[in-house]
Amino acid sequence: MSTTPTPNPSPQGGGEWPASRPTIGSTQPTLAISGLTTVFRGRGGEITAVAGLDLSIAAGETLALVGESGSGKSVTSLSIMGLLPAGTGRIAAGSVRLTGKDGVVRDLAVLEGEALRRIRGNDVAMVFQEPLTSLNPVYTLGDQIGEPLRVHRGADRRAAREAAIALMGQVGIADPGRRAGQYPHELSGGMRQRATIAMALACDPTLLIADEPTTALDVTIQAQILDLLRKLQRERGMSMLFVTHNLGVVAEIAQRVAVMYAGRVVEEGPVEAVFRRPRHPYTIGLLASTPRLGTATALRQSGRPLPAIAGTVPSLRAMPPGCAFAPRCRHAEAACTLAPPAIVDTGGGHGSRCLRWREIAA
Ligand SMILES: Nc1ncnc2c1ncn2[C@@H]1O[C@H](COP(=O)(O)OP(=O)(O)OP(=O)(O)O)[C@@H](O)[C@H]1O
Repeated sequence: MSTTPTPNPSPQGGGEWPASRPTIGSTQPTLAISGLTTVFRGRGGEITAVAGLDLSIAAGETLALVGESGSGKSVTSLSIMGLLPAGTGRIAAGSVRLTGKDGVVRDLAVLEGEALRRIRGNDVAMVFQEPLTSLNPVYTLGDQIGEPLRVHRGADRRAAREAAIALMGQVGIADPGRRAGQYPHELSGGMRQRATIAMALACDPTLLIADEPTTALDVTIQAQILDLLRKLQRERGMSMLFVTHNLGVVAEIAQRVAVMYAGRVVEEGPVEAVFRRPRHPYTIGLLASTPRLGTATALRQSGRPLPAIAGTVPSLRAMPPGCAFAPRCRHAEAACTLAPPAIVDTGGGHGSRCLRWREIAA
């Protein structure tokens, strides 16, 4: 089944965003985020870490969320999962609509407590940068990987352990029967990340969120984990939100990419279109010193972060009144400093939050 977005009916662009993105075989996105606004309470009052975010991921599609450190990628993931730090972080507005395995659409932004726990680890699961975030040092891998099956499906201990061993085999852990009796510290970093992937997939989620899942690993292991995630995503037809700061990884894993800057998506579209014809000066800056798509593997293997752009990301406490990127943008003009621009359809399922996208494209 192909889920690649079909070209937008108005290839010249200029229309409202989100542009309609018909997909083949499915009319309902797995994830539809609308107007998500996440705030944190601090000593100086509230800061808005994610500001009115709209994103959607079709069934079987991988969307990469990319941006500099502090742009709001992880806060977006944690907002979807309902894992914001209690007491300080909260979703102030918007909806996070997830289509579950049962076909029912639920707004995770308003679910709490037991209702949210029934979805988390079952319909949506997450793999973190550091595997030890999700692995408990005092339980065996077999027990932990089988745990979601006991919680969500009522599997007994024996059945959960057998399923865990099968899952460990599927994620490429050799000798899974023996490994299932081992503890996290007995495995290498790469094997531990495979174990967390097995645990995340135990209940066959419709959406997997992978937040920098290869960043903490060394180069050859990174490539293996990326290959594994791509393979599992295709085999299972699940949707994936892949958070990364590495453009080379985007080219390898995702069909679409959303570029975040200061809590907002500034550009979104099919990976190839965004990389070949970027429509936002921030994306152009990110791509400027990045090897061409064909050498994406070289970039990933170099482990290089996003290339530097002159200037700094604005503080969330002192956001400029207009476009957040305007102070760093050589294309900025007076209009850019008045109000935050809306994201507009630039054609072909591609959107940009830049008033001057037509001139930049030309
Ligand atoms: N617990 C928290 N309390 C207060 N502010 C927070 C908290 N967590 C994140 N933030 C703020 O939210 C903003 C977005 O952070 P986030 O971690 O989502 O960025 P990121 O794009 O994932 O960066 P990185 O690539 O470094 O992980 C940052 O300014 C950060 O300081």
